[in-house]
Amino acid sequence: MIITKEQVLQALSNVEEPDLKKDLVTLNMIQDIHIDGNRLSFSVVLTTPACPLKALIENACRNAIAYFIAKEVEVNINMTSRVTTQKNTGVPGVKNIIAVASGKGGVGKSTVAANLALGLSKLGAKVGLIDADIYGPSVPIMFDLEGARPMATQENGKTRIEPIEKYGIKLLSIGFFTDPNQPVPWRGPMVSTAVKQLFNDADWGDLDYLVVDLPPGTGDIHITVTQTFPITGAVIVTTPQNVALADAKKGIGMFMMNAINVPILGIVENMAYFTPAELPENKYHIFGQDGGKKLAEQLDVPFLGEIPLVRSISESGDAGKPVVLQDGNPMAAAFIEMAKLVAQQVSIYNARAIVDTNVVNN
Ligand SMILES: Nc1ncnc2c1ncn2[C@@H]1O[C@H](COP(=O)(O)OP(=O)(O)OP(=O)(O)O)[C@@H](O)[C@H]1O
Repeated sequence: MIITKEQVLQALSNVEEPDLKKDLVTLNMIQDIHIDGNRLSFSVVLTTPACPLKALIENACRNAIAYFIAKEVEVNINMTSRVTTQKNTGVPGVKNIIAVASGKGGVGKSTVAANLALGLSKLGAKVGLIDADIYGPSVPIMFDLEGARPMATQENGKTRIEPIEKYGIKLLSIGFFTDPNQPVPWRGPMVSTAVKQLFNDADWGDLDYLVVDLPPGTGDIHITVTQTFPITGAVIVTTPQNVALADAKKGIGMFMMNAINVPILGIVENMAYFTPAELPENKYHIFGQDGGKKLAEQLDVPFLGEIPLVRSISESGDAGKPVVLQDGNPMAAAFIEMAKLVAQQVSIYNARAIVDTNVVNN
């Protein structure tokens, strides 16, 4: 049997990327085609290593080769990825900035940000995390880095801060630069300068995703960050109570304002229900049910999943090793699923932006 490269491309042009709504060949996702007799190998370059549709796309490719060429072809597919970006993030080497925000305090925003960053990294992405929560920086505790001080060097009169590396990601927290026992009253301009430095003066290297844990509410830091750096999108964390939902709505409203205009990647419903470790089938909706999901429907933004209230999440955070790092813990799986959905939304936004540019260019 003689197979040609053209036949392979023709066959694979029948496989659509379900999120990006175009075929894999048009999207330039098929590469390194090698043919040796009836043995065929090629790479599928996805837009993120955290692609939730990886298995589905691989299967569709196999079926297309069997259907359009022949069942006998021995297919070897290398599923790989190159994370997309749509705009200059203003931070050299950083492809996408993901802001994690909440309207109300204490809803688990920092927990979500840390597990999201580590989840994306576990899935194969290069990740950084900025803890810009001046009122209660959590990274030093959640990553067992209390008292850590990042290295800073002077280069041509400019300060270069070296992010701290832990569990495979790069980290900077406003908490690394303050004394936890001496609360500093932050003033507006001071805050803006300090937060900008975490982005600009740090040596982030090449990152697929830089996750930013913002303070709760809508304040100076939100304005500074969103107006200084082109944020790819925001993840909004809420709990199901009405008070939290009302504040989440305000937070979303702020990102959607014309002057700010940051896309909403979706809503995460944290502490969605309580589940005791010994009775995992039992779900107690102590704060109400489906509040986050309904808010997402109402505002027409993606719903990124629910995370239950379980002890292992708070225990692992307090112990300095977020739960997503615990293989076999069902909560690790829940955060991995959330990370995949966030990465999926980033890819969708990036693809849309490319389409928009094409329209402008034409
Ligand atoms: N799903 C959960 N199950 C159990 N405990 C949780 C869960 N989510 C967060 N927590 C715990 O709740 C507390 C508050 O969480 P976290 O610090 O992430 O909230 P936050 O919204 O970032 O707060 P802040 O407003 O101070 O920034 C922490 O002790 C955390 O471990």
